[in-house]
Amino acid sequence: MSIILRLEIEKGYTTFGEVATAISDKGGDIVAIDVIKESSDKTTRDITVKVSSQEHSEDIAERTEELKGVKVVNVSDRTFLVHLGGKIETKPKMPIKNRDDLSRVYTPEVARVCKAIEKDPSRAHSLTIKRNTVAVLSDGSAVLGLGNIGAAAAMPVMEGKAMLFKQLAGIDAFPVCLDNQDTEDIIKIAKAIAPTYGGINLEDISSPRCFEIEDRLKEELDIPVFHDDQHGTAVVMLAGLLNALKLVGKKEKDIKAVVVGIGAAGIASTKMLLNAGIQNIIGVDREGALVKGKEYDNPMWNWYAENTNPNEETGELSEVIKDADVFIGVSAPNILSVEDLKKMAEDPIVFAMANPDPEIAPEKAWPHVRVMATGRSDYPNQINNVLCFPGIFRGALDCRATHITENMKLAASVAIASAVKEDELNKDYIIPSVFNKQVVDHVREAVIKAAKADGVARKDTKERS
Ligand SMILES: NC(=O)C1=CN([C@@H]2O[C@H](COP(=O)(O)OP(=O)(O)OC[C@H]3O[C@@H](n4cnc5c(N)ncnc54)[C@H](O)[C@@H]3O)[C@@H](O)[C@H]2O)C=CC1
Ligand SMILES: CC(=O)C(=O)O
Ligand SMILES: [Mg+2]
Repeated sequence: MSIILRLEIEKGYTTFGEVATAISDKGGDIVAIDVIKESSDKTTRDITVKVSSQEHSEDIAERTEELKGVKVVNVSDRTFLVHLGGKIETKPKMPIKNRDDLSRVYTPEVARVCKAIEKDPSRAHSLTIKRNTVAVLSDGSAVLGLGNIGAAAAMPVMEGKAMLFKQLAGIDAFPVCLDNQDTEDIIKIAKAIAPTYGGINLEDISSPRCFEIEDRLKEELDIPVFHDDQHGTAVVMLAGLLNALKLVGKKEKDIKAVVVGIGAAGIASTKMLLNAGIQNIIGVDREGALVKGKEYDNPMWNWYAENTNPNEETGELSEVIKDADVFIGVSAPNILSVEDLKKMAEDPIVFAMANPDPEIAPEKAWPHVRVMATGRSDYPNQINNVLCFPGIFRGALDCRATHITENMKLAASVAIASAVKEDELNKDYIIPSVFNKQVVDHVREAVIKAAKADGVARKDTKERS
């Protein structure tokens, strides 16, 4: 994290050089210095410093204030600063300059448009924001890896997703955080708000409720409903894995993969791995490996146990990780140890995707693995659903798809993977960057093609924009 220290320094006591030395002696990394105010006896400066934690920041502020003539006016956390007042806004597409404009965008003229939609509801797509608008709907029950933190606390993540929809794919997305975690209520509310939107991106709803909510909404609505934590994650994970396997020269059918965290992301990822031809997959949750013959409370786990773990391996992660070629983590921080990595097969591939803190820190894993990826923005190989949801919805909205099918997801995976060219592929570049502008276009195009082939496209949009 980085902080901004606003310091008032009385001239004649301490030099700026001494302040900088004090900060770096405490392990702070100065990345910017701004002069805010200068007078004959005082200078006020904002010093941006990279720190490792809240405590580290307090330690640096304390040390700085010990210097003679130095006053810490304020310590601001840059992350909190970008959240002040929220991160998104709505903006009219045209100004309302006079009464004539007013009577057309609003009453009385707007009534004619309302009646046109009443007569032909499909005109909502052309006469309202619907065709370019997605609800980012959450109940705050499984926010990143933070758990059930509720609707209000989920907002910063959902606003972030909305920003990414807009910046990467031009889609107007709105956070819709519900103070209600009842499955039937969520389904009812989502159906009730659906007329406003061209699609619904379900986000951070815990399993197993997320499966029923998504399945029912898919069945009962005619706009695409996509649970990002399941499918967005699975699509990007598979894209990364296809490239990583190419790099280490292993074939899907020959490998052993261990998936940890058999929730929303883990189950969807496993389904995609199975579809990609990976046969030996072992799912591990808090109680160890899921295995046939055991009766689980979670119905999805019964499905999981039936369809995976062909060799019926049992035990903890530290046991079943033996000889695994691939580790996929969508569970909790720091559950994978260096000892576990040492038991894996040659050229291990580790995708530690729990957010914000991965199953193992890259610094610990790097010496023992061939390919290391996390969900984070600050390390190489970011396997994060942000590579999928903007492009998949761009494609689905543009061809006015009724659903997002398995083929559309697979097409998105292949499109993401192929954004890394053969001669670029290396251990630190198995997945394109979020800022690679080609990704959204390629995913859009592939998704429209697959939607047409699957008969779910309602509009004959050109595949290439
Ligand atoms: N990189 C990415 O794009 C994404 C990462 N994630 C991350 O994956 C994690 C799970 O997300 P969801 O599937 O949405 O949550 P979820 O709540 O549906 O599933 C989490 C599962 O992990 C299991 N788990 C928790 N602690 C565990 C442990 N110590 N050992 C084994 N299993 C454990 C839980 O029992 C649960 O079954 C979160 O950290 C989330 O941030 C999720 C979606 C996308
Ligand atoms: C990236 C994301 O959606 C998550 O960690 O929940
Ligand atoms: Mg999520």
